[in-house]
Amino acid sequence: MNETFARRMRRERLHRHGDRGLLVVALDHPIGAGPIVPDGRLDPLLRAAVDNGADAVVLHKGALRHVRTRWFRDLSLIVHLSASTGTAPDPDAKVLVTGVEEALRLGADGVSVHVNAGSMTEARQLADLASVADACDRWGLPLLAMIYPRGPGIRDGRDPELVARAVTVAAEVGADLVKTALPAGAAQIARITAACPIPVLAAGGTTDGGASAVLAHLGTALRSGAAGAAVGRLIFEAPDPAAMTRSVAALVHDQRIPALL
Ligand SMILES: O=C(CO)COP(=O)(O)O
Ligand SMILES: N[C@@H](CC=O)C(=O)O
Repeated sequence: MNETFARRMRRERLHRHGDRGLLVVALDHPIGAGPIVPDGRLDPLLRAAVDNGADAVVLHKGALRHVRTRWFRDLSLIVHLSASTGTAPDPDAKVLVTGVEEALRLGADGVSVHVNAGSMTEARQLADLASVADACDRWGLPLLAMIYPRGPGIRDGRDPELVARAVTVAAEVGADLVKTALPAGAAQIARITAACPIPVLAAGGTTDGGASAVLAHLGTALRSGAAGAAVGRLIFEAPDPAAMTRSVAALVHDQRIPALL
């Protein structure tokens, strides 16, 4: 990849467990979905992440005022720059809620932006992603694009053709990493990851089908070229987030099948 020294150094530093897969614990859900922990305290989740093999965590700016700095001695911080609420007339319409310079002031090791490809406001979200990519170029900061096929005309958000197009957008705009909801089939995932010039992270997604199903999907994705996983609900909805983080880390870092499967 052609990139500046600073950007490469920071991108490599996101990995806290050598060159193996990247495990990102995503905790950017509260703006969209409301509180994700009953007492509003994210510190226990951050402790579970750092003690059990996570490389990085995704948080919104405001959350940083309420968590300890100590977790980030061994955990990279990705500040999420975009949001929408689940109660909006169009929950797919993500908007920027802060910027790259502010994320740097907050100590970010990288930033992320969410784009819903196929939504009513796709054009504006794409422009926002592109302007963030330009700012990341200026500052040498890694950019994780979260890009999903979602919108009124999208019947299946995991349709392999649509997912392949979505991750391509992220690469073309200049993101360093892309995270999406991958299809179920190993061959379909392998085609998507092979054609994408940047590392593709598998999203965890809903746990409605049970934690084992999500873990099995992540295992398939990692064996089919995914460079890591970005996982939220699977971990913070688990009865034991520490044990679940360990299971996902075993898959991501060592491709070990966890006992939970
Ligand atoms: O990266 C993510 C959200 O930004 C993944 O979260 P979920 O695992 O809950 O889908
Ligand atoms: N970026 C995610 C946030 C968590 O679910 C999304 O908007 O889907």
